[in-house]
Amino acid sequence: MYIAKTIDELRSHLAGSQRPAFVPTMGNLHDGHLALVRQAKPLGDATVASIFVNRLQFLPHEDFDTYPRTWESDCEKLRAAGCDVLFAPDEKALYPEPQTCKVHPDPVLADLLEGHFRPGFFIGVCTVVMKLFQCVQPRVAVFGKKDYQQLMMIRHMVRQFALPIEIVGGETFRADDGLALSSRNGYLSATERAEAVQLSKALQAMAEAVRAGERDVAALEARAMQSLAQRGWQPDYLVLRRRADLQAPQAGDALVALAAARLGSTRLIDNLEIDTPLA
Ligand SMILES: Nc1ncnc2c1ncn2[C@@H]1O[C@H](COP(=O)(O)OP(=O)(O)OP(=O)(O)O)[C@@H](O)[C@H]1O
Ligand SMILES: CC(C)(CO)[C@@H](O)C(=O)[O-]
Ligand code: BAL
Repeated sequence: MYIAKTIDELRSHLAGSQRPAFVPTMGNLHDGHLALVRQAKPLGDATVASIFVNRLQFLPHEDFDTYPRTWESDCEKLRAAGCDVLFAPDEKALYPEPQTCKVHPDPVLADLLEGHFRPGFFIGVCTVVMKLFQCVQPRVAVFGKKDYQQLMMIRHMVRQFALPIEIVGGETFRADDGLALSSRNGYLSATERAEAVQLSKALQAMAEAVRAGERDVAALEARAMQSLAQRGWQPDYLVLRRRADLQAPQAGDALVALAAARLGSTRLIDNLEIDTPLA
C-alpha cells in the first residue's frame, strides 16, 4: 500500500489513466470501514482510502482533539483489506492556507437533524469531501449508510456540481448485539457499551410500530424519545422521515428512522430503513 502524505505525492502516484474507487474516513478504522474498502475494491482500477480528521466539521466544544488517532493499526487493517493507496495528509498538507472557500450545501437538507444539532457540520463535511475528490479524482466513492444524511448530502452535492463520480452507499456494519460500529463507541465504558444497543432497539421498535399500522408519527417519536430518556440517555432526535428528502412523511412514503443521542458524554447516531410504508 502506497502512503501519500501530500497532494503532490498522491497526484504523482495516481497519474495516468487510473480511475480509482475511494473511501474517505477519519481513521480509527473498524470492520464497518473495512467493509466499505472491500466494497470499493471491484469498482475501480485502484482502491484509495483517506484518513483525515477534519477540523472544519467539528464545533469548538466537540471532540476534535480527543478523536481517536490509531495510525499503525489503521495502516495494517487497510493493507489486509487490500487497499492500494492511503491518502493521509496532515492539516498543513490539506489546508496549507485557511480554507475560506467552502461548499455551502442546500440548507433544506443540511440544516435538518445532524445539521441542526451540529451547526455548520455539513459545510465542513462537503468542503473536505469536495477537496478530497479534487485530490483523488475517483470514478466512484463509497460512503456508509450509518451516516445517512451525510450520504444524501454528498449525493446532492455531486449532482449539483455535475461531478463525474458515482456515489455508492454501504450497509451499516453492526456488532452482534445490533450496535452500529463507530469510532466513537470506543469512548463508552463497559456499562455504557452494554446499554448502547438500546439505540438500535429504539429504531427497531419504531419500525415495528409502523408495521403494526401506527399512523401517529408524533406520538411514535415522543414514545421513542421518552423511553430512551428514561434509561438515562439524552436524545437529540428520534424521528421517522421519508427517505426521499428526510422531511416529515405522508401516507405511502418510504421511511427511514433516524436517531442521535448522548449516552454519558458520547454522542451516537444510527438509522434504520423501514420496508413498510407509512399507513
Ligand atoms: N458501522 C458502519 N458501517 C458502515 N459504514 C460505516 C460504519 N461506521 C462508519 N461508516 C462509514 O465510514 C466512513 C467514515 O466514517 P468515520 O471515519 O466518521 O467513522 P465512524 O465510525 O462513523 O466515526 P464516528 O464515530 O466519528 O462517526 C463514512 O462513510 C461512514 O458512514
Ligand atoms: C466523510 C468524512 C470522512 C469527511 O470528513 C467524515 O464525515 C466521515 O468520516 O464520515
Ligand atoms: N461519521 C461522521 C463524522 C463526524 O461525526 O464528524
